[in-house]
Amino acid sequence: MKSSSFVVPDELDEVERHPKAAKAGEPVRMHNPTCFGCGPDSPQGLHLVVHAGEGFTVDASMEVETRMEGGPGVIHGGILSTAFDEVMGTIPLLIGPSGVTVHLEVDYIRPIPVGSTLRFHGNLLGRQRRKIFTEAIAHLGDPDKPVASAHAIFVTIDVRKHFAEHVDKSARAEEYKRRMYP
Ligand SMILES: CCCCCCCC/C=C\CCCCCCCC(=O)SCCNC(=O)CCNC(=O)[C@H](O)C(C)(C)COP(=O)(O)OP(=O)(O)OC[C@H]1O[C@@H](n2cnc3c(N)ncnc32)[C@H](O)[C@@H]1OP(=O)(O)O
Repeated sequence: MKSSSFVVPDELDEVERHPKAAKAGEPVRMHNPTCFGCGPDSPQGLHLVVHAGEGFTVDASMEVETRMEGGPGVIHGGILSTAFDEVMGTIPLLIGPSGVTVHLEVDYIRPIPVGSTLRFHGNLLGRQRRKIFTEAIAHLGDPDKPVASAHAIFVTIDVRKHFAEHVDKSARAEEYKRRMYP
C-alpha cells in the first residue's frame, strides 16, 4: 500500500519462522493480560485477538463500538492506530523476539463507520539487525478495498532489562516482579 514516508532497507537479514511461534490459524500468544490492545483484563481495552496466518502474516478483527467514536458515526483515528500497533506488534513474535514500536504510521483511506466489523491483515516486510519492518491493512470485508493501511518498525528488546524500571507501575506489578525478576 502507498505510504507517505516509509522505507524498507534493501539489505535485509534472513528470517525464519520460530519453531515455537503460533501456527497458522492459532492465536498469537498474549503478552500481557492488561495490555490495552489485546489484554482480556484491560477494562477499557480493545481486546484484540490476533491470529497467525501463513508465512509471516497475522489477522485480526474488531467490532467498531460506539465508545470508539471520533467524528460523528466513525472510528477515532487514534483507536485505529492503536489497533494497527497491536496487530503489527505480534509479527516479531512469529520470528521469535519481542519487539517494541519505534515507528508507526497510518494512512486513512475511507471513514470507518461505528457498527462495522473491521478486519486486519498484517505482514512482515523484513528484518535488519534489531529492526523489524511490518505493514498491515484494514478492510470491511473486501481486502482489495482497504479502508486504512499502516507501516511500523519494531525493535527487539531484552524484555527483562527494558521493563525493569517500570514494572512497579504495572497493574500486575507483584506477579511480573515474581515472574520476571525472581
Ligand atoms: C513475562 C511477560 C513480559 C511481557 C513483555 C512483552 C513485550 C512486548 C511483546 C510483544 C508485543 C505484542 C504487541 C504489542 C504492540 C504494542 C507495542 C507498543 O506499543 S511498545 C510501546 C511503545 N514503544 C516504546 O515505548 C519504545 C520506546 N523506545 C525505546 O525504548 C528505545 O528506542 C529502544 C529500546 C526500542 C531502542 O533503543 P536502543 O538504545 O536499545 O537501540 P537503538 O540503537 O537506539 O535502536 C536500535 C535500532 O533501531 C533503530 N531505530 C530506533 N528508533 C527508530 C525509529 N524511530 N525509526 C527507525 N529506526 C529506529 C536504530 O537506528 C537502530 O538501528 P540500527 O540497528 O543501528 O540500524
